[in-house]
Amino acid sequence: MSPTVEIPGLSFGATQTAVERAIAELRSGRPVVLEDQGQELLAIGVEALDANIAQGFAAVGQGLTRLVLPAPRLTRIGAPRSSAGTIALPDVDLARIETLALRIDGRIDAPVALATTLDVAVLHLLGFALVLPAAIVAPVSASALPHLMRVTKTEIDDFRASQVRSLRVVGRAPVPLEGALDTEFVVFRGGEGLRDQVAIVVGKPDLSGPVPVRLHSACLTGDLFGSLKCDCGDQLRDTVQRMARSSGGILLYLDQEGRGNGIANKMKAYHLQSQGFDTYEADAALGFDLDQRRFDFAAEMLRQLGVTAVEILTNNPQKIAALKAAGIEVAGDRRVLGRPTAENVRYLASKRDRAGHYIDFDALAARASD
Ligand SMILES: Nc1nc2c(ncn2[C@@H]2O[C@H](COP(=O)(O)OP(=O)(O)OP(=O)(O)O)[C@@H](O)[C@H]2O)c(=O)[nH]1
Ligand SMILES: [Zn+2]
Repeated sequence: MSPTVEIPGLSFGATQTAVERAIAELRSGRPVVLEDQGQELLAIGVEALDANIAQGFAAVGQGLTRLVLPAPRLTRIGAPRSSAGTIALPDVDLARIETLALRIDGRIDAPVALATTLDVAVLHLLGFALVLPAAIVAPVSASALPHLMRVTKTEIDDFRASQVRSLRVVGRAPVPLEGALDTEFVVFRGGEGLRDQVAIVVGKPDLSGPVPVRLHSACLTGDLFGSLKCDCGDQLRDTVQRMARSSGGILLYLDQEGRGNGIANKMKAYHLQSQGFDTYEADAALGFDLDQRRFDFAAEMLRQLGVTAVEILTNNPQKIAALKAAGIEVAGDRRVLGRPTAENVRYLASKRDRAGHYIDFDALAARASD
């Protein structure tokens, strides 16, 4: 191999590129190798496993292949845990993996050990890749499988920490909206998973005082198709129109479909909801915590737009706390009422009861009869 030459302008951070490529590999259903202090771990998302790959893991793992599951999934299948755990899987038995990782009536049938820090890093990578957080891992010897994408635990940790810093504006233009003619879309690249995040600046808000702001997580079903299962579409359009009618404001449209789980996992959760689970029980059965989202990069978007203080429009106390923690002054908070439907009332009640959202059903009922 020729020696590595650092060329100014072309020597990109190895951290960023390795992690981004590892994410792409996992999304494509291929395994990656994680490294930490001389240890190497071959890893793949459970959903990508087929008989061929299982055979490969059995050969390489030599009896040491394991399944890594997050705490909510372990709890669901009968082994209550507060952190991720791992189960020995020497035979890489596909039917057993399906039962433990995917089946809703799965039950634990073997001891659960504490996941290693490298195991946890695998779950973080799967989270970035928006695939189900369940992994098959096997120790590999140094320099085995040289054709696979390799990434270190430090690179993954740095990637998680650097997401806020990498944010920049990549495009902006006026987009007149129904009920809000003077509106500009400002697209940022970066933040969560390096996806595109959009700030919708309605009117000309006065940036010298608290600016009306909403952080709105994407909801394809509700925002675009008017799904009756949630209140997102109403909240979105009502907020923009309220801002347009008053002194303007900024809505951040965040690429965080399914509370950060991705649309595929949200549909898996909806499938479980159709069988009687509530919104949080369904996510937990799949292995997700209450909420995957982070909002620190949203604070950075606001800063780059010149906002230092906000009046936030939300029912979600975590959004308020996250903005404050990220150094934005929250001068006030106002509620955003959607419309109650027979299909979303349980969802709204769960958000109030399980996640402490400020949802006033009397106000909603009054609104419904407007
Ligand atoms: N995982 C999961 N996500 C859902 C479900 N229903 C809606 N979502 C997602 O939940 C998120 C709702 O985001 P927001 O509208 O910002 O709502 P919020 O966190 O309730 O906060 P406020 O609306 O500001 O009070 C969106 O990303 C939706 O896609 C569900 O049943 N499961
Ligand atoms: Zn929704």
